[in-house]
Amino acid sequence: MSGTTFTSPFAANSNPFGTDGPKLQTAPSGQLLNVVEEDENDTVTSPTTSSFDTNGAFRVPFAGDGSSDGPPSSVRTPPNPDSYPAQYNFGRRTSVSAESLKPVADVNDNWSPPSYAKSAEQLNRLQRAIEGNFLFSHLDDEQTAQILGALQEKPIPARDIKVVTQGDAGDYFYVVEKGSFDVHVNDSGALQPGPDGMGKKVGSVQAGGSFGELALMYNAPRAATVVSAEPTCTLWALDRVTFRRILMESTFARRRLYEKFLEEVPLLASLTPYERSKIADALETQKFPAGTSIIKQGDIGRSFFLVESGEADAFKNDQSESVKHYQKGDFFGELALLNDAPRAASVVSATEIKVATLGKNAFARLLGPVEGIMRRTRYVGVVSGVEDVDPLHAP
Ligand SMILES: Nc1ncnc2c1ncn2[C@@H]1O[C@@H]2COP(=O)(O)O[C@H]2[C@H]1O
Repeated sequence: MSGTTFTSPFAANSNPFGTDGPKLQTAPSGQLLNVVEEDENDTVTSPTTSSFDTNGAFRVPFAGDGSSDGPPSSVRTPPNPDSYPAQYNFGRRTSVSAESLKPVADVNDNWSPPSYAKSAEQLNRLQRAIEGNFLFSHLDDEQTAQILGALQEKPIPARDIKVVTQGDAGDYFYVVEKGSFDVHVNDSGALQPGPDGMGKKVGSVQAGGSFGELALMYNAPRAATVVSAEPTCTLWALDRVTFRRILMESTFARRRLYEKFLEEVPLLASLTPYERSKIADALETQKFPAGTSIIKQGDIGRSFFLVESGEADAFKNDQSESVKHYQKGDFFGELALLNDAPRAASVVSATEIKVATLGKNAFARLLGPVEGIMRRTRYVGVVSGVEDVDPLHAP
């Protein structure tokens, strides 16, 4: 082990999927254990196989091109042990020994990712599909090329096709190029027979989004059932080995970096752990010395800010009196994004400050559920929130 103490992004012994997810077993301790995957070549249900479950209505004629994906387990080494959460070894597909994990970089490791030929048109679509996805944004050029090669196009030709089934083993990670998908969770931890067997709808994934990472990251059963919500959808599928070897470390690193902080941000308290994970994927840290203008009144708004540490003040119209003070856990920069208006005030760091920023698109996509809370924030001299509009006299 590397000697660093790993802090799980989720509380020790907690279920990473929140209370709605499957009932995962608890690790005997928070310590990292060597995880030996039992069988990398076992048969998995996926939309790429002919047995793929289509809600019972019909069988989708997918080619079986996913079955030989991935190298044999003999050439695999586990990823960086620091990337494992405390409950990593909960999955039913794993067996555990008490040895420490080997470091990821094994010089004798001759693994290389699969590469599927693509036309220029496919490559173009694929690049557009992943460009807004934060899970891909921290890869270097070689990793990006490997991922582009390893992704396989999966047309989903009807509504209500179950791409991922809650309780199943994880085989692929999916990026949505076209269409949308609904996410359902059954409290029993697995899909059940009958009309309500998928459980309640907990969210949806749109073009540019992705799903199916949790089971691969945690070696756990699928946490949700994901079904197509439109008649013509297009997915790109990444096999679990390539996901784990190339994408997983940076995903874990970012979730680990921000999740504890995000749990303590009052604005985000009503979100589920999964919604906070998606925000963690998208955040970037910026540091400023005391006295820096982080936002200038009148500018176009491009980012939203959460204060990680330090303090700042908002000033209006070049006046020296602060109209609002910010400290750890507070947010600013939302008004211009919510109202598509120029920055309504300047924000200047009062001390050295560390802020986590979210770009405009991610803000719109990820903070929708707390828009009402943001709009209820009152500001001196700003007509901004819903409460400022008199419904009786609204235009
Ligand atoms: N609220 C949610 N809880 C669990 N999984 C979710 C949720 N919303 C979306 N998902 C996605 O649904 C996927 C189901 O398969 P996984 O568990 O591999 O990964 C899961 C997530 O990518």
